[in-house]
Formats: sequence, structure tokens, C-alpha cells
Amino acid sequence: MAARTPLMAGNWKMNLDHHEATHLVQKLAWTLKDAKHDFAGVEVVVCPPFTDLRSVQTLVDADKLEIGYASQDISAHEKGAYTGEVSATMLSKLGVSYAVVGHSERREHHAEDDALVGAKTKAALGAGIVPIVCVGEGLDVRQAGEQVSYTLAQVDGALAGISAEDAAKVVIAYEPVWAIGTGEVATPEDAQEVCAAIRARLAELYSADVAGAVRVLYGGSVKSTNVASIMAQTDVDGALVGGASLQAEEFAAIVRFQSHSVGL
Ligand SMILES: O=C[C@H](O)COP(=O)(O)O
Repeated sequence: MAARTPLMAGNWKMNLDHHEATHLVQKLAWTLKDAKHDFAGVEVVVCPPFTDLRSVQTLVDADKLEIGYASQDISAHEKGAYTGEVSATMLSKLGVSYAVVGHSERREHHAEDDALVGAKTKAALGAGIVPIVCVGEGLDVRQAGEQVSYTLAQVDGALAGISAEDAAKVVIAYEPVWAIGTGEVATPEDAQEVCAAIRARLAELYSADVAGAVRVLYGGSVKSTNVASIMAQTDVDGALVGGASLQAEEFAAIVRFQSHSVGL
């Protein structure tokens, strides 16, 4: 079975206008190049707001940057009278290769449930976009010791009705809500426990091949100072980074760590 290429994705959330986006992507590319980053060893993706995507596409195409870009959300609808929505086809035309789906901030502030997350996952896959499906428990669930069953129920919801062929393409990001933006990173053991359980669930739902192909990321207060211990875990294949991805040097340091660990 082919090794899983680590994925480092920077979720900018609702930060940076299109001028700032261009500046950050340029700076990130320069910083990684100066550090002789080998893009074959680690995939680097940024997730700007919708309004920045065209500018990022123009820059990436013009300078032939090996940096991918993702949307932070995607519509479950194909087209038509859905004011404010952005379709998978529209995003695909912009060269978007990944879409964050079911982030806890959308689940919380926009009442997204597992059924909607599943529909968005399907919409992304239907347009050739890889969904980065976010799952993870809140503090109350963690304190009750129910993080594994809670998170696996979200995985089941997101993948309901999805074929094995499509499931193998999906990225799952385990983001315990209590670790997001709080500076309170999960311990490596906490991350491994749930990421391993997610992979085991994929094997149950599909096959060992699908479980072995899917990249499982960790997200929640990842920084250059803690990424090494998280990435050392067997079932963690990358990170979904929020705040720390807004600084080119810091995000590059997170990415560079991984380059070094694979001997580049
Ligand atoms: O999507 C990213 C996560 O919400 C993590 O955010 P954070 O790194 O600022 O904690």
C-alpha cells in the first residue's frame, strides 16, 4: 500500500482580504523555497475565504506554485435559488482541490448537522474536490469520556451513502472543539486515540485498503513547537492549522518540520 503523503492545511477562517491573501501566499512560497522545502514530501494547502480564491488561483497559476488551495465550505446544492451559497462546480472552475466540510464553527454557528455535512461531502466528491471532513467532540463530551463514540458517529454521518472508491479520497480532520483556538492542544496520545479509532472505523465501513488510503489530520492549537509530537503518532497524517497559518514563517516552520522528519 502506498504511503500517505502528509498534508498540512492552513485554515485562515474569516481573516485576510484578497490583497493580504496574495501577500501571505507569496511570502509562504518564498519562505518554503528558501528552506529548500521539497513539495513532493508534504502537501501544502491554504484555505482562504471565498473572496480570496480567484486572487490565490491567479498567483498560484502565474508563479506555478506547488501550493494547493481549498474553500472553507461548499454548498450541498448544485445550482439555482440558494442565495449566498457557492457550488462545487464554481469552486472546481477556480481550481479548488479541497473543501473544508463540517468545521465545528459551521456546526455551531450555522447549525450544520451530520446530514448536511454528508450532503456537502457528496457534492464536493461529485465535482472532483476532496472534502476535508471535520469531526471532533466538545469539552463536555471529552469530560464524559465519550470522545471516540461521538466522533465516530460524525464520521458515519459524513460518509453515509459514499462508495468505497470515493471514501478512499476523503481527508478526515479530527479537531477536538476544546482545543481550537484555545492554545490547549490535545496530547499526542489523545490525538492518536481518536485518529486510530477513525481509521479502524473506515476499515469496518469499507476495507483495510480504504482505511490505509485516507489521511487523518489533527487540528486544534497546532504550532511549530508542538507539531513534532503530534505528527509522530502513527495515525496522524497531517494538520489542519488555524491561527498559526496566518503567519507565513510560523506555517512554513510547521510544514518544514515534516519535511525534515521525512529526511528532506
Ligand atoms: O481549522 C482549524 C482549526 O479550527 C484549528 O484552529 P487553531 O489552530 O487556531 O486552534
